[in-house]
Order: sequence, then structure tokens, then C-alpha cells
Amino acid sequence: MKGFDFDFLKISVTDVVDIVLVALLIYYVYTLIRNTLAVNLLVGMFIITVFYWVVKGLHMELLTTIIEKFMSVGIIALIVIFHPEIRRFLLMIGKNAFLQKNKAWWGYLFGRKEIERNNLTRIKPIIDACKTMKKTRTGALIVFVKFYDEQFFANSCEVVDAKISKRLLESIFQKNSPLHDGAVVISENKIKSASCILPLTDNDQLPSQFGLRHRAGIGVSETTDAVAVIISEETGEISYAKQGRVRMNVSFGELEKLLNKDF
Ligand SMILES: Nc1ncnc2c1ncn2[C@@H]1O[C@H](COP(=O)(O)OP(=O)(O)OP(=O)(O)O)[C@@H](O)[C@H]1O
Repeated sequence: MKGFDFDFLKISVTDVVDIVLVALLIYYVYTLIRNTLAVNLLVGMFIITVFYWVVKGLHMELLTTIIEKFMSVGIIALIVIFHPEIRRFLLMIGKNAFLQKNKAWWGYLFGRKEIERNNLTRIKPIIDACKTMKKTRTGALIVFVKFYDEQFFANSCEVVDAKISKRLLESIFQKNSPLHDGAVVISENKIKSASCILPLTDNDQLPSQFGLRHRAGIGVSETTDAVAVIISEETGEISYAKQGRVRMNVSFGELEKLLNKDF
């Protein structure tokens, strides 16, 4: 295919498409591993690679051979280490997440008003349930997941798979309910599961009043793409966790905006 030709540099249209695709790939890999341990592993691998180039350049035969041997089994190690990220990446592609995630596309294709109206109908029962639970000081942890990874949640949850409703959310978190302990997971417009045990964050910079419920909400937002709404049983205060960071004392107006954006 013909393209630009600067004597020393020939760029065809295919090259441009190639570069754009690689840039997109890097971007999506970055969004998948951002705020996860995988970032540290990636940095570690980068340092080893640079070190390898240096020792090879200096003709340090012994070190070069050791690192080469280490790297030759590296691909298997990579698959094992990045297994959760690879799973999520494939799930993301499988569920056509690129389009779903980019609401601008849906807005462009189907009209922004329609999207906002649909979002509000989805979110309203959740906000209403939060209002009641705040008033009654009912502790709750609601997690919103874009790509529901059955394997991740299956082992630690009770499957619900029901339509989102205010009364269902309230009854799950009621003190006497057998499902009240743990988190509710909402995904694909459904209450997918309840009573989920989530990974706790080991962030030691969190406010001292944050107990296990808050730590679980922040933990799941660190390790997955989930966002979490946490209602404190002690204070009724609502917190919002995303990418390992937490916003405290969120108003209902803010909550609506945040969920509209992230859910
Ligand atoms: N790993 C976990 N995953 C999900 N939920 C959990 C987990 N560990 C504890 N919880 C929930 O947190 C509740 C205990 O909350 P705790 O009092 O420690 O939290 P807190 O952050 O101080 O919140 P609160 O302000 O409501 O007291 C448990 O009853 C359970 O429902």
C-alpha cells in the first residue's frame, strides 16, 4: 500500500494502522494492570531487560548466559504471573467491552438523552436503597463490576442473579438476613450475587475508623475494575471506592453522578 516516503523513512497506511493498534493495545493493557501488583512485576521485568542489554553490551558472558536462561522460561512465568490480567483481557474482548465502556460511542449512536434516562432508571433503585440504609444505619457493601468474572466471585458468593430492586437490596443487608454479611455484586444490570467475601486492602494509610467492610470495598477496587459503595453501620456515612482510592461522606447527588459515570 502507498503512503508517505521521506527517502530515509517509508510509512505506509498499513504502518499507521499497525502503530495505532499497538498504541490501543498498550493503552488497554495499561488500564487492566493499573493499580495492581502486575505494574510492579512489569517494572521488575523492564529493569531485568535493561540490565540484560547492558551486560550483553559489555560482553559479560556469564551474566548474559544466566539472564538468557532465566528469560527463556520467562514466557511461561509470564503466563502464570499475569493469569488474572490475561483472563480479564480476554473476557473484556469477549464481552465487547470496548464499546460498552466507551459510553460516548453509545451516546453518539443512540442519543445521549436516551442513555442518561436508561442509566437513571438503573441507578435509582440503588440510590433509594442507599437512602433507606443510611437512615436506618444498615451496614452495606455494594460492588459494581463491569465484567463479571464468574470464577473470581463464584467461590465466595451466593448466586442471586435477580433484577435490581430497592426492596431486594434492603432485605439482603437487613441484620437478620442470612445474606447480610459480605458484599452484593451488581453487574450486567443485575444483582449477580450476595454475601461475597472480597479481598481486603493492606493499605496502611486509611482512616482508623475503617474496618473490614471498608477494607473489602477498597480491596476489590484495587484488584479489579470494580467500584464499591460502602455504607457505614456505625455512622450511616457513604463512601465510594475506585481504583484503590476512597471518597468519604459522599452525598446522594454525588453518588448518582459517580454511578452514572462508572456503572
Ligand atoms: N472480606 C470481606 N468481604 C466482604 N465483606 C466483609 C469482609 N470482611 C468483613 N465484611 C463485612 O464487614 C462487616 C464488618 O464490618 P466492620 O465493622 O469491620 O467494618 P467497618 O469498615 O468498620 O464498617 P462500619 O462502619 O459499618 O462498622 C462484616 O459483618 C461483613 O459484612
